[in-house]
Amino acid sequence: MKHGIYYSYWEHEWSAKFGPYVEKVAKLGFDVIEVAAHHINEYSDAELAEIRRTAKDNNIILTAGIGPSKTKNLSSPDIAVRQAGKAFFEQTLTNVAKLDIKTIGGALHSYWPVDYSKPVDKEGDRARGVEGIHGIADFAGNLGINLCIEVLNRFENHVLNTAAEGVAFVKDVGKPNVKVMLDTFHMNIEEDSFGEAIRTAGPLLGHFHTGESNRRVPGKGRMPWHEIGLALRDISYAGAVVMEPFVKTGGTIGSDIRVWRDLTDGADETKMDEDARNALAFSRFVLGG
Ligand SMILES: O=C(CO)[C@@H](O)[C@H](O)[C@H](O)CO
Ligand SMILES: [Mn+2]
Repeated sequence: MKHGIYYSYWEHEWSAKFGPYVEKVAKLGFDVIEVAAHHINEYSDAELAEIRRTAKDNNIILTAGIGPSKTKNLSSPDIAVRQAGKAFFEQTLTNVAKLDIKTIGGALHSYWPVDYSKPVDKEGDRARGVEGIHGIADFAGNLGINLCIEVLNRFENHVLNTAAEGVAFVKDVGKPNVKVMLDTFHMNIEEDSFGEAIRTAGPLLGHFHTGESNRRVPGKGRMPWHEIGLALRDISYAGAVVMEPFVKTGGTIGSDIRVWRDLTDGADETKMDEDARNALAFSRFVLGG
């Protein structure tokens, strides 16, 4: 098991450059940095090559996260949007591969966060989502990339809210590089049992996000970490465990994630770093790896 952190912990915009964070997370002792793929198509080849080299020099593995926008929604009822989504993913995956990234996770099958002011068609969106992911799976597979479909809570997405729904979706897609992704923050809202949900995903679990119920770093709240660690060991999970703390207000990240108060008690960057380092030690102890 490898341990990582999403660099957006320190940022306010998904568009923030992730290059400078590779060395920082290495110094903090992480194995993995997760980067936002939303704006990767704006990076030059030279920039991507430099980031890849820095990661290699620092023994850091990169993973990618993405919440596709409404205009790139693979499950949209509008065929032009689905086509734009496919083209966007092909370009994004091509660039993601330039960083030697093997895992991309998020609401790849849909869009995020969902606009609930419009009526919801769960069945139709799910069916188009299965088709959309099926349609990009081989493209990703040829680049050596796993597509990890994130199960989200009801307030952020309607298509997949539980591990069981995630597994059924991934089985319907039926491609070896399409996996389920779970996140303790969402599981805390939707699952009856953390352990059962992880066991339900079993060998199909491809990526795992961690965070407390208020998205503080692991170890600062009341998540049943022992139960989660036991279940991950039970299924012999060997993928990445990436903490995804969102604790600062402001910017598009603060508003998409609905962070309306400072969850750091005014921490400066040094204190934020120390919290991440302590959360890593806690995660290695309680989850393994
Ligand atoms: O858990 C979440 C959102 O609540 C994230 O994983 C998100 O979908 C993606 O990472 C955005 O970049
Ligand atoms: Mn997540």
